[in-house]
Amino acid sequence: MSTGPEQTFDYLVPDELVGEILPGRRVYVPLGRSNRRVMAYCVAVERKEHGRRKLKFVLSALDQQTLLSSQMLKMTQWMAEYYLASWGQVLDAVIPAAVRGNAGTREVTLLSVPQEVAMRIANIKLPEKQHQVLATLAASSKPMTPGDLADKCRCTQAPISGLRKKKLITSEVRRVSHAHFDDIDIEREPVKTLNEIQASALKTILAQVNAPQPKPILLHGVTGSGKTEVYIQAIQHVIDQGKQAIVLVPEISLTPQTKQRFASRFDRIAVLHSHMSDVERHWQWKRIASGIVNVVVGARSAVFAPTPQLGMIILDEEHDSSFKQDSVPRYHAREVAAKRAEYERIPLILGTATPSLETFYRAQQGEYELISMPHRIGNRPLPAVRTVDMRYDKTTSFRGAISRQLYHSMKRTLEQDGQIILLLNRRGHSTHIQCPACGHLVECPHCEIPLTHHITDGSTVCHYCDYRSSAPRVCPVPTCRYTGIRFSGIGTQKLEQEVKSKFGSYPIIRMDSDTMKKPGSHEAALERFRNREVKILVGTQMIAKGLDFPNVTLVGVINADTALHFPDVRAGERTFQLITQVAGRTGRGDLGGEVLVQTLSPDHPAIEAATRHDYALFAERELPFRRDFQMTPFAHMVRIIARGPSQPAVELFMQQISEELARFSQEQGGEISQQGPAPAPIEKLRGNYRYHLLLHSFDRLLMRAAVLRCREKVAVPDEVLWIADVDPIDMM
Ligand SMILES: Nc1ncnc2c1ncn2[C@@H]1O[C@H](COP(=O)(O)OP(=O)(O)OP(=O)(O)O)[C@@H](O)[C@H]1O
Ligand SMILES: [Zn+2]
Repeated sequence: MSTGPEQTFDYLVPDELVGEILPGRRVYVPLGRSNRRVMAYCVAVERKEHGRRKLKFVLSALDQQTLLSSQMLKMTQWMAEYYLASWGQVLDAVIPAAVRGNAGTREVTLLSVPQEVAMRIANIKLPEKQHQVLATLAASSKPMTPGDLADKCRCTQAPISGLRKKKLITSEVRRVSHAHFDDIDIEREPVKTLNEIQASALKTILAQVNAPQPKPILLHGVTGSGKTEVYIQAIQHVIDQGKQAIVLVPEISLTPQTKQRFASRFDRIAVLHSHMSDVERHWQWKRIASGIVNVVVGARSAVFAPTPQLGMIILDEEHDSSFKQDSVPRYHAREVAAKRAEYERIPLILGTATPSLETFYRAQQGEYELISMPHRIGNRPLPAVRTVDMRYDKTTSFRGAISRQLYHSMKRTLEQDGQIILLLNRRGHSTHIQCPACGHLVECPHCEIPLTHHITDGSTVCHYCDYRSSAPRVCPVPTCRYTGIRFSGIGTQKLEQEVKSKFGSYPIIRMDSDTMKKPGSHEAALERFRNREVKILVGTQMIAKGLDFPNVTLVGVINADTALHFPDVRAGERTFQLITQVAGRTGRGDLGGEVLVQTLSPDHPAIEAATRHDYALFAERELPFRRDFQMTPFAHMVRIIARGPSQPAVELFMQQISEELARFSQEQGGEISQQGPAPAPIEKLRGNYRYHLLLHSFDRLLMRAAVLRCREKVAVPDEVLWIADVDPIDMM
């Protein structure tokens, strides 16, 4: 059940519903003493002794089609177990609401004449109009609705009802779709001839396609090494075998460029994105389930696409954090894809230039097959990366976000008609508003997070809850009211202004979630950059991935340290990934490319490794640290977060959770270590105080049992909510 009790229940199937109630379909059942009618998923149908237990009957069937194959059912059961969610919640997440609600369909009554009646029509005595109606329907090649039949016979509903009463016409109720969407129509592109490295990668993949129990594959290829072409040719083999492929990409990469690359090579593809209407989503789901679609391209949830004969799953940019869902069930599409691939006995391909340490470690252990593509297409060199030590820049008169070195490189690039990408992972104008007289920092009243100044509408905005107010002109502290309140810290808006003031004659475009709100704006902006109308692209991490523009000869990272000092195990890993990925956007054509990375920590191992494009160096330094501190990928982690409007209540509750966990761990003689409880880095969000606790253990099942024990034993006060996040990514 999607709500209510978590366990599975047994019900009897009434004779008339045998054959209609099947695993993977929904039913209505009576629940509890009051026999409340609730919706439930049928997960198994079996014959077994029920002894003296009195079982209730299923009330009715809800679906005429099966929503989940047996492997998918198995996978959802695994998800529920692994992510500590109820099976019903998982099923609700796996089957889109649009499908459950039959969006875009309606129920119609379809009339037909039973064979036995049709054979003796001439001998049945009937009023003339009824006779005509019966003959018309019997002659029709397919069932008709009452409306269509009345139209055709130019009569009212009366004779039809008469015939139905006499049981000469049978009726059935069916759902039909009234939606239709056009297939994507894109110009074809020819197949590329693979280079030697690509060909060898393809060979390794195909060996897994044909293996009885294929291993997942890590395709570790530097930026611009031609991974996409390898995916495409691997998919072609799968289609040739009459099977389907799923390609998962980060939400932000679901750009027309990605769509285009697959649509120009394959017929019958379905692109699943978040702007789809319910009607379209349902329609696409049915197309996929019917087997007509060869390739499904989509973000995280496309891992649940109901392909009838899945042959391969590809996860591009496997390190991307958008593959983790941050609401129940808190699954990671990479782990779910691995399970689905295991159950369906198909290969999973994880592609990236910067593998997550989880995936890399599994490849090192031989659990995953490793394919390396260490060179770019056409043997183009990776771009030279230089760091700019911003600590020394203070002594010069140069103020603002762009250092002298970066300024000169930009100038030279523009003079040579190259294009530039500038990355700054903070939107807005000023990221801090502080009073220099009394020190007061202007924060969100609900989140205790510094408000960011946005100049377009003169507002200050909380980037967590979207609280807005107008920017203060004086210090808001009543006893202070100092007029020189200071706006500092640089966001993309301020950077855009600075670029305009320095390079005013060159067209620039800014891409962040403020400027990219309207559907289609992403496409439009990238198109203007692609056709070189725009010379400078400024943006947040949304511009760091996947873009393939040969004329980009300079990439500038304005502040490499934005993510470096977060209290997060993956701070270094994220920084390494971001710099490597954005650096990879240049030097993709014959013109070469260079990268300037501005930082206050040029010696930080993650930044140093990124400037050398040296993943191995990064992993070699990071892994021992993770091992010593019992962190992922060596140990399992669960993050517990509690929140509520009363800070003492939340704090006390977390203390109790922590004690229960410690007691349990001791009782079981197992080892679960705890970090915290402590206030979460975001201490207050939308009016709620937040505390968190990080659990580590080598024993996943023990940790799972510990969390279940807390759910059972620790009383949760009113207004406190708590969750357990398995394999957490977000540590804020
Ligand atoms: N065999 C080939 N012959 C010629 N060009 C190719 C070949 N394979 C790929 N390319 C081209 O090389 C460029 C880089 O390839 P692609 O974008 O697939 O790399 P990638 O590894 O996915 O890069 P990133 O990780 O940076 O997104 C593309 O423009 C692509 O069309
Ligand atoms: Zn807020």
